[in-house]
Amino acid sequence: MKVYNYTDLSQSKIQELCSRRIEDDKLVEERVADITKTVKNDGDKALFNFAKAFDKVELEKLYLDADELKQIASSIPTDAKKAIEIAYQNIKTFHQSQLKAEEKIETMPGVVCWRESRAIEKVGLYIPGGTAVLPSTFLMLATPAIIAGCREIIVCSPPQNDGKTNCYLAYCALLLGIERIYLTGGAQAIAAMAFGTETVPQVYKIFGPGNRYVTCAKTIVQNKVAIDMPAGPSEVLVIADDTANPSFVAADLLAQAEHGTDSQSVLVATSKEMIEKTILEIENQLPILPRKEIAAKAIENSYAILAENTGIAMSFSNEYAPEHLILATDKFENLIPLIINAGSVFLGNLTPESAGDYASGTNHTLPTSGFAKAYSGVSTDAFLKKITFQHLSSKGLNNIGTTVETLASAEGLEAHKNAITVRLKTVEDLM
Ligand SMILES: NC(=O)c1ccc[n+]([C@@H]2O[C@H](COP(=O)([O-])OP(=O)(O)OC[C@H]3O[C@@H](n4cnc5c(N)ncnc54)[C@H](O)[C@@H]3O)[C@@H](O)[C@H]2O)c1
Ligand SMILES: N[C@H](CO)Cc1c[nH]c[nH+]1
Ligand SMILES: [Zn+2]
Repeated sequence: MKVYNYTDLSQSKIQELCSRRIEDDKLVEERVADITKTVKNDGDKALFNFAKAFDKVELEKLYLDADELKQIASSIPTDAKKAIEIAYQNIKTFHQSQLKAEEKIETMPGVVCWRESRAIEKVGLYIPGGTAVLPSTFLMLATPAIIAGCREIIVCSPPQNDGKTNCYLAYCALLLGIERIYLTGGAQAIAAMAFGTETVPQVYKIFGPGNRYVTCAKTIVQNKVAIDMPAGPSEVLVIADDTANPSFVAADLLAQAEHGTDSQSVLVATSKEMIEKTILEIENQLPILPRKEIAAKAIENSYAILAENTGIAMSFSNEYAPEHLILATDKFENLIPLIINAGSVFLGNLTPESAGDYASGTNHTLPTSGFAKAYSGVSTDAFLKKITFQHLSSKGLNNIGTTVETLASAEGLEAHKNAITVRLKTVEDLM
């Protein structure tokens, strides 16, 4: 892990440290463009071929139905079943609390405006399953989709070696009442949901995280479907002061590093000692991790910054706009108002990011690559559209009429003006 002193960093070096570009990004873009085009043209045939090429499995069919899911789910260990149920309840409670009816507002006497929510009818959920199958993502995406009332929920996840999925994902399907999982992953799954194939239905909005192929595909198909956000390789930025525990900080950095070699784990600390102790702790904890090679590579690509104080640390963090921000300090309260860009924030020394990844209730599908500057993470709202309504009474028409007529004339749009004028005449005749 490279270490920088913030005071030595030029503006261009800060930009470079905040950039998530990787050398072969162009190559990934070209490959993904090719995959999406092939799926658009060849449909199911392409999905079978890509499963063979990338997932090393010859599929007989492209989905698991309710009976097959039930059978696979039956082997789930009791403790895992219980943990999934508790996580599901917390996620449900938090996402249900986001449903709020809005007030009707009278902007002028007789002019009433309001918004109503309607669920997006057809949504596609992508559940990662390349280096690790993520049932937690299934809960994070399907729970708000169900709460919002989405009518058709399509779920895609890469097939595993046996041409199926694992018992955890299958159990989530049972719990959530999802009756089918499509066995397709990567860019091809995103293209399938965007264009539709003989087997995979086309949807209106695609949700879910994934590796660079998945994320790139989501950005490519955006002219055809809506997407939640670019939610690519995981990242965390930890701000640590002298109240932080280096062992906890190291554990949090490694947690995101084990997702993939292209994950980023950034430490911004207010003392040299904290950085040194954390690096030592990383060296201690790394060897016992089953995914140590992956985590080691991600840590190697990450860095630590020595900042004069937490205020400066926070300004770097706002520029970096991390997916996850951990404030490893007892004095987090004063820092909260300074946070401008972050996907999800973890406060204090006893709040590990893993809690949010799995079970506290917040959503773990979050913007990466600096997109936290403009996007929010997945929420119940993301599965809803807000439709505006308005009603004008005769009093309302009289009150607003001249304003609209004048503005329409100013824009040279006389037909717009006339839509008011013809009505005003009727209202005046009645009065
Ligand atoms: N931002 C978030 O909210 C969030 C949440 C959870 C996970 N994640 C990230 O999701 C990612 C999951 O990645 P994963 O790889 O384990 O699973 P994945 O399901 O995203 O990708 C697996 C698929 O990638 C495709 N693929 C792999 N190598 C390829 C290649 N060389 N060419 C073309 N396609 C290829 C294959 O089709 C494979 O099925 C991780 O990077 C993790 O950090 C992000
Ligand atoms: N940290 C991931 C989001 O970047 C979510 C996750 C799922 N499982 C474990 N972690
Ligand atoms: Zn994680």
